[in-house]
Amino acid sequence: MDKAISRGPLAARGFRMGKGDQLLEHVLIKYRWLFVCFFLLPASFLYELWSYFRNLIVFKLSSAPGKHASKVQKVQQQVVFAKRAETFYFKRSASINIINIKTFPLTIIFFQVREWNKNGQQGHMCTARPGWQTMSFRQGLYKKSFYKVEVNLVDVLEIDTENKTVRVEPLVSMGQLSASLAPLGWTIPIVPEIDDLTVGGLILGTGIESSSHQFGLFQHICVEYELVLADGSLVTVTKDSDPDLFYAVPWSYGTLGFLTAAKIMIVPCTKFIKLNYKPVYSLNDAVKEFSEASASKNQFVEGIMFTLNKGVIMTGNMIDEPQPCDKVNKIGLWHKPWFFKHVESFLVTGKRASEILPLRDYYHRHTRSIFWELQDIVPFGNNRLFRLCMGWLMPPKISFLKLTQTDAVKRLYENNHIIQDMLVPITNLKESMQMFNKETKVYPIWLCPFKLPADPGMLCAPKERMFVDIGIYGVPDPSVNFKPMETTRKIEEFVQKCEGFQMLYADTYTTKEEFRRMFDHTLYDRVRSKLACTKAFPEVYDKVSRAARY
Ligand SMILES: Cc1cc2nc3c(=O)[nH]c(=O)nc-3n(C[C@H](O)[C@H](O)[C@H](O)COP(=O)(O)OP(=O)(O)OC[C@H]3O[C@@H](n4cnc5c(N)ncnc54)[C@H](O)[C@@H]3O)c2cc1C
Ligand SMILES: NC(=O)C1=CN([C@@H]2O[C@H](COP(=O)(O)OP(=O)(O)OC[C@H]3O[C@@H](n4cnc5c(N)ncnc54)[C@H](OP(=O)(O)O)[C@@H]3O)[C@@H](O)[C@H]2O)C=CC1
Ligand SMILES: CC(C)=CCC[C@@H](C)[C@H]1CC[C@H]2C3=C(CC[C@]12C)[C@@]1(C)CC[C@H](O)C[C@@H]1CC3
Repeated sequence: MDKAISRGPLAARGFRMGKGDQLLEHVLIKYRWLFVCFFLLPASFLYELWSYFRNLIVFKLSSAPGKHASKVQKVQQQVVFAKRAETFYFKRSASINIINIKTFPLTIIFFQVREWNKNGQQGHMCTARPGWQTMSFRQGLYKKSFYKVEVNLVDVLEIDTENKTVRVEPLVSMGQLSASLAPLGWTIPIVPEIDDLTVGGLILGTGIESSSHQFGLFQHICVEYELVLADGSLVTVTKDSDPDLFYAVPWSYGTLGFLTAAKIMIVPCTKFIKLNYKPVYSLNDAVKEFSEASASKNQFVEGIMFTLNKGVIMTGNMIDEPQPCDKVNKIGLWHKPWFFKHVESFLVTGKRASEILPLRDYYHRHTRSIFWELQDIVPFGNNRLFRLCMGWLMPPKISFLKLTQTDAVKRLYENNHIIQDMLVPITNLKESMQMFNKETKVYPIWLCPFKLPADPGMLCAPKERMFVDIGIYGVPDPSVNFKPMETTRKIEEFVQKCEGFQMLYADTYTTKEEFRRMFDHTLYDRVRSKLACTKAFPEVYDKVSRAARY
C-alpha cells in the first residue's frame, strides 16, 4: 500500500540547496511565512477592501457602461500610435537618421520610437498589465521590451437576464463577477475557482472548473468578443458573424488583438449546493468512479487524489433551500479547514458522505489555500489556532506573492517544485496517473473533467470528447530525481502522444515544432495572416515558452 506522502515546508523538504548558500537566502526561504503573515496578508486585505468598494461603487453607479466606449478608444489610440510609430520606425531605420518630428504631428511617436530604438524593440505589442499580476507562475520577458497597451477595463457592463448573458470587460475577475451575479440569482456556467482570475486571461488563455464536463472550457460559455485589432480597428465577433476569428481567439494569448469586452452566458443559480464525497482506495476504482461521474448528469464533478491509489471523487448539484434537518457547512468561513484537508478527512471514515455548502463558498473552495500551494509557504496555515486568529486575512494575493518572491525562491520553485495542468482524454486517465506518479510522485493531484466540443481552433478534436485536467502542484518526492526540464519534457511528450494539451500558464519546455504539433495552428495561422498580425504581435509560442518567461 502506498503511504500518503507527508509534505513539510518546501524549505525543509530535503531539496537541493547549493553549497555555500547565503544565510540570507536560506532565511528568506525558510522564514518566508514571516514576511507573508506580517506583510503580504495585511497588504492583500487592504487591496481587496479597496477593490471591493471601488467595484461596488462603480457597479452601483453603473458608471462603467458609459465609460466603456471612451476606454476602448484609448486602447485604439495606443494601437494606432504603435502602428504609426512602427511604420515610422521601419521607414527611419531604412532611410533617414535624423528624426524630423515635424513629419509626425504627434510628438508622442517620436518618444516612443526613440524608446524603441533604445530598447531595440521589434514593434510587437502586449497589454500593459504588469506580469506580476497574472495567474501564471512566471512573468513574460516580453513585458520588458514590447510596446505596452493599457487595457485597464475592469468592469461588469451589462447583465441581460432576458438573453441570459453578461457583458464584461477583460479585467473583471472571477471573484468580482460571482459577487455581482450571485445576489441576483445568476452565475456563469463555469466559475474558475481562484478569485483573481480575469475574464481576459481565461478566454485568451483558458479556464476550467468542476462544471466543465457539461459546459467545456471557459471559451465555450462565451458568445461574443469585442477586440481592437492590429490596425486599431474595433470589431465585435460571434460564431455566426466571423467564425474564423471567433474560434481563433481562445488560447491566442493576445496575439490576434486586444480583448476589450466579452459576452458570457449566464444560468440561474441557487444559494446552496449538495456535495457528495466518495472515497476510493484503488486507482481502478478512482478511474471508474471518476469516469462514471463525468458522464453523469451531475452539475459538478471533481476528484482529488492523495496518493496513486487513494482519493475522493466529488459530485454536486445546486439545491434551492436546505431542509431544516440539513446542516450547512460554510466552508468559506475564515476559521474552516482548508478545503482539500476537509476532503482528505473523508478518506479516514471511508464512507460516502454528503453535505450542504453555500454555492459561492463552493465556487471559491480552493482560493483560501490556493489549492495546496499555501502549505509550502505557510506550513502551519491549516492549524486550527492560526485559522482562528489569522484565517480571515488568508490567502495572500497570488500577485503579491509573485511580486515579492526573491530569486532564491524562484530558483527553489524552479528546481524543487512542479506546477502543471495536463489535459488528456479521460480514456488515458489511468496511464496518465501512473506516468505522473513515476515521474513526480506529487500529491494531492487535482482531477477536473471537461467536454471538448469538435470546434475549430487550437484544441482541435475530430469529434466531441471527454477530457480530464490533471493538475500537479507541489514538491516532487526526492526519490524521483526530479529535473525540471527533463521531467517536464517527458510529461509533455506523453501528453502529446495521448493527443492531449498542456495548460500554458505553466512552464512549457516544448520546442516550437513540438508546440505546433500539440496545438493545431491551421485556423490561427489563417487568421493571423488575414489580420496582418505578424508585425504587431508575436506568435503564442513566443509569449508562453519557457524561454519567453522569467
Ligand atoms: C500593491 C498593489 C497591488 C495590486 N494588486 C493588483 C492585483 O493583484 N490585480 C490587479 O488586477 N490589480 C492590482 N493592483 C491595481 C492595479 O495594478 C493598479 O492600481 C492600477 O494599475 C492602477 O490603474 P488605474 O489608475 O487605471 O486605476 P483604476 O482606473 O481605478 O482601474 C482599476 C485598476 O485596478 C485594477 N482592478 C480593479 N478592480 C479589479 C478587478 N476586479 N479585477 C482586476 N483588476 C482590477 C485594474 O488593474 C485596474 O487597472 C494593485 C495595485 C497595487 C498598488
Ligand atoms: N481554474 C482555472 O482555469 C485556472 C486557470 N489558470 C490560468 O490563469 C490564466 C488566467 O490568468 P489571468 O491572470 O487572468 O490572465 P493573464 O493576465 O495571465 O493573461 C493570459 C494571457 O492572455 C492575454 N490577455 C489577457 N487579457 C488580454 C486582453 N484584454 N487583450 C489581449 N490579451 C490579453 C495576456 O497577454 P499579455 O501577456 O499581453 O498581458 C496573456 O498572454 C489562464 O490562462 C489559466 O491558464 C490559473 C489558475 C486556475
Ligand atoms: C486549476 C488550474 C487549471 C490551475 C491552478 C494553477 C495554480 C495552482 C497556479 C497558477 C499560478 C501559480 C502561482 C503560485 C502557486 C500555484 C499557482 C497559483 C505561486 C503562488 C507559488 C509561490 C510563488 O512564490 C508565487 C507563485 C505565483 C503563481
